[in-house]
Amino acid sequence: MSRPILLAKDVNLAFGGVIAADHINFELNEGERLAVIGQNGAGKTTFINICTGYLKPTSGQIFFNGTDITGKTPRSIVRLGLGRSFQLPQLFVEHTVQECLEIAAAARNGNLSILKSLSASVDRHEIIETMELVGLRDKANEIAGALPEGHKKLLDVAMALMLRPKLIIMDEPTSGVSSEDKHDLMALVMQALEERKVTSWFVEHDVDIVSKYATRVAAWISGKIAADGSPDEVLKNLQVRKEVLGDLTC
Ligand SMILES: Nc1ncnc2c1ncn2[C@@H]1O[C@H](COP(=O)(O)OP(=O)(O)OP(=O)(O)O)[C@@H](O)[C@H]1O
Repeated sequence: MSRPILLAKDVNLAFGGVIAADHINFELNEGERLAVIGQNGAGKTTFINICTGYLKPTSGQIFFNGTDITGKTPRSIVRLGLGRSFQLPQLFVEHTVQECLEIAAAARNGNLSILKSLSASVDRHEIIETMELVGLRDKANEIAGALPEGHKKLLDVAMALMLRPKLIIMDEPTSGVSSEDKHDLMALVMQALEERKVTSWFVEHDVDIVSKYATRVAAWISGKIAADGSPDEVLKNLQVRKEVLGDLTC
């Protein structure tokens, strides 16, 4: 039986006169793969920032796994098991793929110290297994900053996985990746998340990706959730077709 892993209760946030989160009530259940769609500026990233502690809502509450996380720091929210990957991957660009994962593992274990050798303080099996999971095993010794965009995205997700999250929120995991490579990237990411039993939520503009990989879709319009349901239902919704997907025939 699924239960809410994330719950938002009447969440609001304005930047001056811009209402970026407008009375958002939202529930995400364990095991769901949610795609969030919406035009630029609709408030998708703002809501992610609120849920992950990067922004504090003006009012309202966020619960993760039953714990009120409203206003908690990003670091403490990650420690509770809510991971995140970014539109622009946040990597240790001068380090190798393997070292990036070692740093993430050491940070999780509280072992990040200049006095300790990184590779000595982390579980080597876990690092190798995670690189294999996202298809980066043969890139272990490559410098993160020099990887192609798709591999950077995979590494960002792999680093989030090292923190052993229960939920991972991915802000545009396929942005900057060619349309030919997007499907391979999402297939790898989704398979990895499934294997680790991680609930997921991703922001995506490509309708084919949304239809193929999401079990549920939420459409954001002007800081509000305008439609929420199965991919088929939401992608056929007239307001979504007109205002989110730019379908001029509606
Ligand atoms: N730090 C900020 N200061 C002022 N205004 C902001 C800030 N962050 C976001 N906004 C505004 O809030 C609104 C929602 O922005 P947000 O980035 O959440 O949209 P989005 O749906 O994620 O867009 P995109 O698809 O372009 O990333 C926009 O009008 C944006 O300009």
